[in-house]
Amino acid sequence: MAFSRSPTLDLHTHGLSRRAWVVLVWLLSSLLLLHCLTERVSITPTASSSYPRLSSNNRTKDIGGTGHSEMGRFGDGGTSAREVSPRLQLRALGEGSKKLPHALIVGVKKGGTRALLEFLRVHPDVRAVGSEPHFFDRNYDKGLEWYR
Ligand SMILES: Nc1ncnc2c1ncn2[C@@H]1O[C@H](COP(=O)(O)OS(=O)(=O)O)[C@@H](OP(=O)(O)O)[C@H]1O
Repeated sequence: MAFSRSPTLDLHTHGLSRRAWVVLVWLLSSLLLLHCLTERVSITPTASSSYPRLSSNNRTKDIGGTGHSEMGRFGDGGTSAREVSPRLQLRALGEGSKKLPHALIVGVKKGGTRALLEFLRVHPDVRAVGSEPHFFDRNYDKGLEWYR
């Protein structure tokens, strides 16, 4: 007995496989989108991050009259400290969790330390200070509590 495929069945099978491809592509796209979204959420900084953002009290250091240094704080990633108000930063930290800097940039005047600081500031994990508090040359007697 000869076996011949009916054209109607062929069309039906073709339609089904086409639909299956569409569903598969849609499913994969959704998974990819979900993956991208969860990646994005996982790199968003949280209030419980182990490193603090800068408070308004933490500023660039200037040592003595002959040289100076810039202070950088290596933090929790994400949004730059410049984009978040000091009040919100403190709230995220919880008052009293201010820490000393993790790094200082030391250099003579006109040595290009500001440029180095600005380059480092671009990195999302770096919290960098703004203006200079002159802790070591003018405010040293105020102590570390003031410096934090
Ligand atoms: N990569 C590079 N090459 C050459 N020169 C550079 C570089 N980066 C910064 N600069 C120059 O350094 C000067 C600023 O240095 P500082 O940031 O240490 O200045 S300051 O002491 O805080 O005022 C400042 O010089 P002046 O413009 O003469 O003030 C900058 O132009």
